[in-house]
Amino acid sequence: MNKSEWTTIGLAASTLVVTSSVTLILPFASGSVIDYTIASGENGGTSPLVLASGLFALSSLAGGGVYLRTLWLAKAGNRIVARIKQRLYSSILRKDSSFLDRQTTGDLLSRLTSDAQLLQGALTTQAVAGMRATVMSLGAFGMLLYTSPTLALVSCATLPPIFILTRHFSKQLKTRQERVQKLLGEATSLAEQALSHPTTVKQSVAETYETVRYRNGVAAAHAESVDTAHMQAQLEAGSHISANAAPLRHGSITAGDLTGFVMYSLLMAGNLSSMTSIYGEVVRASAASSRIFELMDQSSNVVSSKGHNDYNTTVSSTDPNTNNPSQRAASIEIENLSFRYPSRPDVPVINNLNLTIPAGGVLALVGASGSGKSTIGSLLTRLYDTDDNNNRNKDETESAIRINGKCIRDYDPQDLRQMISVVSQEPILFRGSIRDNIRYGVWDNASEESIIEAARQAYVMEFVDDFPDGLDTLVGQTGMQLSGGQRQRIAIARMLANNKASIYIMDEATSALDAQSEHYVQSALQKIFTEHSGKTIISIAHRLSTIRHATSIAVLQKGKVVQMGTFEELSTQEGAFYELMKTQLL
Ligand SMILES: Nc1ncnc2c1ncn2[C@@H]1O[C@H](COP(=O)(O)OP(=O)(O)OP(=O)(O)O)[C@@H](O)[C@H]1O
Repeated sequence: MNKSEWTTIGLAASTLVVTSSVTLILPFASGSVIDYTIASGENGGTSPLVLASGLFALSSLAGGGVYLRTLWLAKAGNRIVARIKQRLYSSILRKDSSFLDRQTTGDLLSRLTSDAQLLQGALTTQAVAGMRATVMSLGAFGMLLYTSPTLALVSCATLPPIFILTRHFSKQLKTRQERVQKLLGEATSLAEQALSHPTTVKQSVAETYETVRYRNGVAAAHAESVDTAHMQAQLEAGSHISANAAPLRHGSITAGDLTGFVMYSLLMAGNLSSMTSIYGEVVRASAASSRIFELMDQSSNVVSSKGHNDYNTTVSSTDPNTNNPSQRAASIEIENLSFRYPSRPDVPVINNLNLTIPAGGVLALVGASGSGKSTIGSLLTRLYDTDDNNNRNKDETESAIRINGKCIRDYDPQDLRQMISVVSQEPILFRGSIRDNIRYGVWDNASEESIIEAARQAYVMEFVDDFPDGLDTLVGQTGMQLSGGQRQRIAIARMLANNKASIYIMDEATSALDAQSEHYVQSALQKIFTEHSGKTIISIAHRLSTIRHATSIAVLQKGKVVQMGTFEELSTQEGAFYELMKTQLL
């Protein structure tokens, strides 16, 4: 990931030649000044005036070097981290739903922000400091050898304790830092949850409860962080004491050399001790990077039979079924389908289900809450593959979902999802204009006319015309707040704008819409049912008015189709549909 930055990093490293040389000359120059003074300028040393002028010129050069090194390393480090963040974000978005079900948004966000931040610190500030400290320690040691080889070798005795200390602490430091990051993720998760639903928090008068929960989460993370800092402080203090023991030794050398020697010893000690501190930071960053790369390296389970997974697929495909899907109405066959969510492997959600929808058919899927209606939509779009479930019973027969006679596993996941347009139960609007939300996912092939036409058919224009900015009105968290019915109509328009789709799945809102919205949503749905003959429609229906317009109705009970027929047939027979009508639909 940092290959393209090697030149910049190399250039930054090269500046150390200048900056470190200047710093390393200082003690030598001081020694010369002392010898010059003791000898009253007769036998040795260099005139302080000459030295001062020379050093000033060199310091200016070194200043330039410091400037360039800091700048170049910061640029390279920031670019690397930006790349890591972008890759991580992309890989999170492409993860399987079964994987994402097990993650908290806060933890994922924390990896994307605070973990990445730690890594950024290591790759920028710490990288500069580390390079400098290494060169300076080596340089100072070289100068020590030059000044007094015997004393220099005695000074080396300080190194083993530093290495032992570092080894002792680094592993524990990494484990603890991983814990800190995990706890921070949990705290972020709590905050994310409450901040995403401020209205519910307020109406439940849960501000104090949420504050205390968050405070406890943060306190736990901070307590662990202080423990980590304590450990790092012990490491730094230990190495500082060891390193500074060097100047205590002395031998028979001139006063000037002794001063130089002591200064080089201090220089080496200071740099060795700062290397330990940098090392501590790098260990903390390495804990953060483990969390980042662990997430990035996890591969996706939803793999198409073409052999590449979700992450690598491109939108284009040579498959005639997927290249021009809208030209064909799609038939759907579901055979012996059984499914349990990977997060709840003991609970069968779909139970040996069979269902056939002819191309262009309109099927209303009805059933009690939790009977598995929405799950069918998730399986059709391959958010989950049935094999995700390791606890499948041996006696369960091979299941298949086929679209146009072809198993959905043989479609590329992205091609498949483009063939199926979904309106979910709780439509989500993203930050942006209403227009952006209608063409979400079909940016390349949605013309202005098709957007307006979709908005018109979904009765979006009825309320948008009252907004001063029309379709350009901003919505989402900070934009115009829309009603449930208005959001639903935008979601329906989004579905209609996708001209590649040959299947529509509409998960009807269970929550009550106001009378006007209800009227418009129903009118839009009716129009879709009757006018969109090119599409196969699955309507997960909760309202009688929607069900009436379907060509057939499937009644689901505990993940099984228990009744199937037209509205006329089912409403006159005793059975599950009749019961459902009595208890829920009417
Ligand atoms: N991501 C998930 N992980 C684990 N279990 C889930 C998941 N989504 C749904 N379930 C469970 O699967 C069962 C069927 O849920 P599903 O959403 O398909 O029902 P539904 O018929 O659409 O209900 P409703 O009419 O209330 O929307 C429920 O018991 C639900 O708790």
